[in-house]
Amino acid sequence: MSIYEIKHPLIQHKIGLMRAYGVSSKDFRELASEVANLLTYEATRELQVEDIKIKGWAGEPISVNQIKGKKITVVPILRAGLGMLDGVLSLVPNAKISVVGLYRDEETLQPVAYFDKVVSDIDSRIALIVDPMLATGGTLIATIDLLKSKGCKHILGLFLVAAPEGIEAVVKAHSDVDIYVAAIDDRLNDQGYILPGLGDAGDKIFGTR
Ligand SMILES: O=P(O)(O)OC[C@H]1O[C@H](OP(=O)(O)OP(=O)(O)O)[C@H](O)[C@@H]1O
Ligand SMILES: O=c1cc[nH]c(=O)[nH]1
Ligand SMILES: [Mg+2]
Repeated sequence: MSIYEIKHPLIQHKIGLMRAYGVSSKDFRELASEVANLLTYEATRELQVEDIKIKGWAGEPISVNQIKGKKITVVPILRAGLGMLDGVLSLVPNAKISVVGLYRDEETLQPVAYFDKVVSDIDSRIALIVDPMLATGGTLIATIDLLKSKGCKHILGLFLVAAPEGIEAVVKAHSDVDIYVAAIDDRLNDQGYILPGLGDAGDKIFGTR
């Protein structure tokens, strides 16, 4: 497993804007999508390409690169993961989407599963899990368990903010999954929120509470 904290100036700037007290849902949503887009650019760096021959603009045969190998399924974790979906799909528009619904019980902090609809050929695709927050890691571990139980062998995760405690838990449970994150923050508070963090990402994206 590798953890990539993407310290690009644009990403750091945008995450900084998202942390502000009173940030509007509109701004939070737009920024979540933009950072997701930049994380996707980084996470797809290792995709393989192959040479193919096409007829070029002058009518002569030329070689160009095309992505080869496994195709992608994007896996947004409901709800908050939906806020990253557009940003990912704008770079991989042909990806299929596998939706997983989990919420974190506010008392126990344990993930509660309530929905899943995963593409039928997930065993031959790269799964790109998207969720703004990786806090205790319980939600991500449950999602990876689910995807693996359906035959998925190649899994990456994209997150806006992660806590060290959550990363450690995921590394222990699933050492074969790569994580791309915009910011690894300091710690969790007593309610399981990441500090300094973003607050409740789902509530900010959907305007609830
Ligand atoms: O690492 P964990 O401790 O499991 O916490 C992270 C999860 O908590 C949040 O979802 P939430 O339960 O708030 O659901 P929501 O997206 O519907 O708001 C977040 O979007 C992650 O899915
Ligand atoms: O800080 C956190 C932790 C879990 N879920 C969130 O939305 N934010
Ligand atoms: Mg939430």
